[in-house]
Amino acid sequence: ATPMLAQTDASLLQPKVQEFELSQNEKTVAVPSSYQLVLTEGSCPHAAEALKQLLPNKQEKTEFKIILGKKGDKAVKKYAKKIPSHKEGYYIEVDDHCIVIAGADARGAFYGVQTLAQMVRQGDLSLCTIEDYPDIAFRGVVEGFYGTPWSHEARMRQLAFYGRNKMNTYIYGPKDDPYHSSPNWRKPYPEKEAAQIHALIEQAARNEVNFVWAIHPGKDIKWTEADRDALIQKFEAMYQLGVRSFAVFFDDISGDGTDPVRQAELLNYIDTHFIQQKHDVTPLVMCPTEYNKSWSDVKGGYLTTLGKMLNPSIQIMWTGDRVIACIDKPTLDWINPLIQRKAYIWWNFPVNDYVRDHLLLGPVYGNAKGIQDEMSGFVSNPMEHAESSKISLYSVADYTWNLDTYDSIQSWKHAIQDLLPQKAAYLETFATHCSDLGTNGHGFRRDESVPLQPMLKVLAQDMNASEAVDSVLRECMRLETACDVLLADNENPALIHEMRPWLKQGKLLGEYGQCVLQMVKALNGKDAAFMTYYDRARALQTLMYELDMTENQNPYQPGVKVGSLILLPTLNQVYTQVTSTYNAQHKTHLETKAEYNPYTLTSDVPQLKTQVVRARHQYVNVSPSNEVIKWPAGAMLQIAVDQPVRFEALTMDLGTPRVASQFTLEVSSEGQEWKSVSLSQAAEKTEITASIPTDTSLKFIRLTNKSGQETQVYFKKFTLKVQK
Ligand SMILES: CCCCCN1[C@H](CO)[C@@H](O)[C@@H](O)[C@@H]1CC(=O)NC
Repeated sequence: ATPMLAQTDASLLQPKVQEFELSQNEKTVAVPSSYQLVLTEGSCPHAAEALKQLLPNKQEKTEFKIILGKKGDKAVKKYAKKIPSHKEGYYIEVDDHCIVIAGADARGAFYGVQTLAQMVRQGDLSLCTIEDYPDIAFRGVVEGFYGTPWSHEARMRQLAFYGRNKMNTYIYGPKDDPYHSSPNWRKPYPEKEAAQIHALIEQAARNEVNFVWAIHPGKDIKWTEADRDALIQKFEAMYQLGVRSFAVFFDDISGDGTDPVRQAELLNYIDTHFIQQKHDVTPLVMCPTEYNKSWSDVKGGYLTTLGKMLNPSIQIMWTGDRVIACIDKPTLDWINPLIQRKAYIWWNFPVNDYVRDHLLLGPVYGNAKGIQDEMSGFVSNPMEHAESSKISLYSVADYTWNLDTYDSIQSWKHAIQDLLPQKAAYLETFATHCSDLGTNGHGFRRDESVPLQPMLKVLAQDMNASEAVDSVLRECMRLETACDVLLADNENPALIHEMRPWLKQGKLLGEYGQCVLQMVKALNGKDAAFMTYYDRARALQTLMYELDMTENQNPYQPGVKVGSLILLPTLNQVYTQVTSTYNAQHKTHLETKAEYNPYTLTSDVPQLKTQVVRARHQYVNVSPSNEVIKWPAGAMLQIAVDQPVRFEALTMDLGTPRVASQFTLEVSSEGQEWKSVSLSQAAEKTEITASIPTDTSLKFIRLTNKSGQETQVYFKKFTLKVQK
């Protein structure tokens, strides 16, 4: 095992080749208060600027020297052989009167300064040498989510964060920016937006980040010279703004835009007549329509057509075996031969635009080691919550720099330490219980409350196990405390602003857990004590439900979920058990149901079977999906309700005109006799409505594809209105 740096937690640095020649007595040197800077003028401007920000006191006549440069500079000639040959690599040498930072190129020198900055943040510098370089060529973030695009300020902070963490790629592609996608991809940005993009490009350069501007023309592109030239003109306009990296996305579209031959011809034209014409532009990146294995039809030839036709330098993005999936060797062994190049991974995590009631703050895990040579890039699609995404992004930076030494828990702790240094312990407690996605159409889940899982399991089996009761009680106190401290924190206001609804929910959950466990401890004690905890537990259930019904009410997955994988379900189970036990002992009829959702969805449409149905006041909603739904012939979607209700109306939107006739809507009061209800859909409209007779109360309603064949529709809205 490589000797670790005495002062510096080497795993924090993720260096590749750790040749720390620690001197026998593990000597260290104090961070120089002033130093003489030796560099070749103008050679590595961003590295020099970063060094100046890190150690401002440059003076001529001082004994300590810092030598900064890149391969070929006279300043680092003496160290040329030690500099890694990999692009963006660097060599660092620290001895007691000199620090050398020598990059394979200017960006490598900049990264060397970032590593020095991490060492400085750790305190005294250990005498050492480091040779280091990135595993993957393009590393970073694709702002590609549905939802509110990041603000200008958030992006400026992101780019500085990428610089510090050696991420060299930021792909600008917010789905809901009308100038990135339809209808205005052909139009130049208005003055204000153009100025902001220019500012971002300058910030990216300072942080050695490629600002990749992506265009998403596929929804309405025509395969004409006019549209081809319109796209080139838009790229030219962006080039004038300073963009030197470009991407074309063809994801999440249907219709003519999906033709691979046309896509390839257009991309090769752009490559030949634009990208190759400029000598300072990185290789073109494209996102295919078939961007994951589960959506691919290999025999249909889409991927192989791109693989065969696309100029070799064009990068092809890939999300893995599914839309949301971790990346492993089988994934890459499948796709790379088809596209005849190394996939450029678009990793759909921590994006949460399909589970917007969940904040994804847990560790980044599940991607394989040893596959660095099978990928040309790896960019993360984050949450619309920019600051909260930094926990995952910090770890994506660790992983993509050095796959084989990556440790997901270690990295997650460092990420939290980096994001909120003063309150890291509290943020860690909160994030521990705020990581799973809940059930979702993609079936992607994350672990949650891991350190507490053993005790939660014991408690679920025996609510009187005193050790489990006490340790879960302590954790609930820690959760409540952490949420209070974070809610009042002003170290990173933007982060707290994003997390506020979830912090409030986490506080309620912590308090609820304490009440439930106090009910267990009070079971054989004074009834008054038990009843007080019972009353408060019930009150907290209501407060949690109301917070879930009132905050973060987006049209997709409204609400605020915390601890939804096992902490809350276990506490609810204990609540039910302890209340039932109390009822049996005291012949009382206290309410034993903890979380009450009277509605149940069942469906034999594969992509709908895990959709969530929830009541919000007078409406019952099935969460929509962004995907194209393949609805088999005869398949149905059914909503059932515990107690009979009078439904007044159904409003649906399957994103498709003239489709109502393919479906029947039926209602039943007990599930045997079914009455059909007529569906109406105006011409050329996608919305479908039905008015439901309220003469009888109902317990079932179902929608069936009766067309006799599979139909492809969207699933944008399914809302039942209940009579007051
Ligand atoms: C319509 C299919 C779902 C969208 C798939 N993913 C993300 C997850 O929701 C979403 O952010 C969207 O931008 C992205 C599309 C995508 O994965 N492209 C390679």
